[in-house]
Amino acid sequence: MIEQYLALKAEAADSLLFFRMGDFYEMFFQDAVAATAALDIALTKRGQYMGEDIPMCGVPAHSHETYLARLISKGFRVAIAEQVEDPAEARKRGGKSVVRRAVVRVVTPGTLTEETLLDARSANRLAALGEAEGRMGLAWCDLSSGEFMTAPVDAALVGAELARLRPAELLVAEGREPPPGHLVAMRPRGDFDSTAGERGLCRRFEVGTLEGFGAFTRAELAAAGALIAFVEATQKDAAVRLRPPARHLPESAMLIDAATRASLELAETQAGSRKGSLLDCIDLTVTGAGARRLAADLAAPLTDPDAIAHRLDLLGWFVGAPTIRERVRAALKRIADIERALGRLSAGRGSPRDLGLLRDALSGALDLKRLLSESRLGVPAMLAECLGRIGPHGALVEGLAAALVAEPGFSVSDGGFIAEGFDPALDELRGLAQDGRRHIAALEARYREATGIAALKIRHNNVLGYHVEVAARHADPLMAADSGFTHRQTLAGVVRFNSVDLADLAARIAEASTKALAAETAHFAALRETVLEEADAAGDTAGALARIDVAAALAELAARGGWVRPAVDAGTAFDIRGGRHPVVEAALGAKREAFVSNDCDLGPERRLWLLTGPNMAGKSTFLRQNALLAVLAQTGSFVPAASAHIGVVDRLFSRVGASDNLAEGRSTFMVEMVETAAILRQATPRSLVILDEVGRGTSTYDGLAIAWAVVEAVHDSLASRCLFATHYHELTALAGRLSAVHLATVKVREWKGDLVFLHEVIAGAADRSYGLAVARLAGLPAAVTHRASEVLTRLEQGKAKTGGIAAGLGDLPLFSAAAPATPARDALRDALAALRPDEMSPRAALDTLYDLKRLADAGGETIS
Ligand SMILES: Nc1ncnc2c1ncn2[C@@H]1O[C@H](COP(=O)(O)OP(=O)(O)OP(=O)(O)O)[C@@H](O)[C@H]1O
Repeated sequence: MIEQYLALKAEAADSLLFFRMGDFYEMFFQDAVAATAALDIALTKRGQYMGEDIPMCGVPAHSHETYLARLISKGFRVAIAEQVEDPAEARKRGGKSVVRRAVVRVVTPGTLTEETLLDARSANRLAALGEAEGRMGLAWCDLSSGEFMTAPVDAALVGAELARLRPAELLVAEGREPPPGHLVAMRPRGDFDSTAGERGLCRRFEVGTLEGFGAFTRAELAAAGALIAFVEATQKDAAVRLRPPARHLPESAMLIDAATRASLELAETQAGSRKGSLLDCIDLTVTGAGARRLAADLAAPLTDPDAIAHRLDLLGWFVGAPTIRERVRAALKRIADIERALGRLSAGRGSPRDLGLLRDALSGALDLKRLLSESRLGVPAMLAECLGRIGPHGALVEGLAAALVAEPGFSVSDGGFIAEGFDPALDELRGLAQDGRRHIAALEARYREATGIAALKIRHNNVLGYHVEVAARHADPLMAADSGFTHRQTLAGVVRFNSVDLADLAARIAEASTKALAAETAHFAALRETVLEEADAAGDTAGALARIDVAAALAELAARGGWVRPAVDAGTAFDIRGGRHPVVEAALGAKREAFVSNDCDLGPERRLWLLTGPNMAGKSTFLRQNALLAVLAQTGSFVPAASAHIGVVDRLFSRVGASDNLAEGRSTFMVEMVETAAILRQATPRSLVILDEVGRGTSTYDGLAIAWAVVEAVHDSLASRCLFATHYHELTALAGRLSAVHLATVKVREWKGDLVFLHEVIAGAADRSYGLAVARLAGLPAAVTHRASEVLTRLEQGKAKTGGIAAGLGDLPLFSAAAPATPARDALRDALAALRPDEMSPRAALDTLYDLKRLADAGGETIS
């Protein structure tokens, strides 16, 4: 057996091997050691291998999913080796034959489909990064829902795309540097071959060409091919369902890189929890599929104003129809997760309960369609389109309704899920089994009478099957050779017997039950087939329901919070009146009225705001709130503001000064500079840039100098809309030099020596920094704050004499990053440019080659 184990383990070298032995999955050797540590279970031994004890541990098969979940969440992959023949078959081959086993599936974080292993409200994506023709491509899928997408991606933006997708597992070709921050599986380079990938896709989707699905780049095909190869390698024979691949075009979504997502806490907080994120704050969806749709929408705000308007129209319709909204949400709440049920069924892990879920969910979808179609309010285009995607599932629903009992169970092998009247033959078998049980009751009565033992019982257990049981004190007469009973077992207080009649009856019952179960199993397989034939249409229905759920939920949110519809167009306006920070406002709870709303106008002549003000005044809140409003508006949501007019933001950047952000590995200042560099390279005049105290992670002079230069670069070269919060008051001098800089500050008032934060953003610069007042507020000992004010007075006296640290910056020439440097000319380049290859003889060409080589060796003689 150990040979068989080692052979299977070799097949699944990068996974823990769950080796099925009877009612347990056993692990051996290093796997056992690793699993006991991860699961906190006992490590034992079993036999020896090459003179050494074999470490072993095991988990019960019936509860193995719990253990699987823990191992997967710790980043393990688990290969499941099942017994693939009956032990009786093995015995037929000879006394010592080992039952055949095979790895039937490799469970990895990116390929889960089990309800118990997944979060209903989050997608579980497997992604692959491909490269071909010097370009990169991504492919990703979610086996639990059948989603399958690809996207071309710029090498510099791979991190941003992956931050959007948040894959549970990322496939990368061996030899390539894996992108940081993801759970990576290194896969053979051959898997990433684009031609093989194309062939694999054509085979899987049974088409001659992929043209009908989209114009994929070679790099996308390479990634998609690796993805399919991995799915097939881990799922073995299970025909998991994937939809044909669709392309995502990165320019159709607002580009938001990983650092910006983290800083804005879009899907999770910086501490890593969903609670407290924007997504958590706005998610009022009532279905798992709706929650996943909203998460995907928020991760990829749109850039096409028309597409955004469509979503807003749908949302607006629900805002204006509160009664329908309530009914729709109540109806959706009762509709189960169609995609995930389909995912389980197609992966071969579905149950009768999944068929029941689909029956109810699809019929619920049809009811909802009727409800909405009957609405007398004209429906917006997107709702009409959604309704068009629902159904028709009438026949399937009827078929399932006729076949299944009201609440089918979790397991095919328990039977009892096919409704009475659906299959007369099955009813007859069940009748026989039922009859048998009636006969047993009659037999029991007869035996009681014949033996005179009133307490005689016929019982059933898994070891003996049906048997007669009497108390020990009544057993003697039944022990007699001619009693008609055969002794089976004596326990402390009871004795058990068999009889010919009982054995006969039991055999009849068993046969009928086995046949009935076989019939039910066959029905399950047939029903599953029928459902899967309609999987794509059911998937469309699920997609439409998710979209309706998202719109109704966002409408509910807008109605509860008094949010308004933003005007989104192709211009570069950014005019928010009375904007609020959705998460900070929500966190105030009952005191939400206390949140101070603020305006923000980044029109062309004031597109860069320099925001000063004391700590704790609300600068960061103001900055982030405006970024979040742009994200929400382009997601197609209403926004917490009195009004909002936003020209589509193509790329959004948000950076927080070093000391607010703890990163590992690199110094915080280094991280800040790397991220600032990325903004300066990537932002465009359509971008929105949020910079919060950039430059504060280093010495005052360096920090001010960097902040100064960054403001100039954003203003002159990038011309992006920008909010820049800073403690360097010296920067406000830039307002006089840069035409589109607008100064703003957050109002505070000192009252009886205490600082009162008013959180109101007004035009102008802070008169001073109030650092000491905040320190006092924070409870710094009086001796320290007193001493600090002495030092401050001295510093300020020195500043008065020298003109402060920014003295002399007034006459610094303007920033010139935009002016292209005159390229240096060099003799080698000139000589090459003068060549006319078509007019040269081979001899002349060779001579010229020598001349050029001489010129190069002489150093190229740069002429500037
Ligand atoms: N507009 C507002 N209305 C009500 N409360 C607010 C508002 N803005 C901010 N606050 C409150 O003030 C606190 C401090 O805000 P914030 O972190 O934005 O200040 P800051 O000026 O960026 O401070 P620092 O410079 O120390 O980072 C927030 O936690 C929030 O509770």
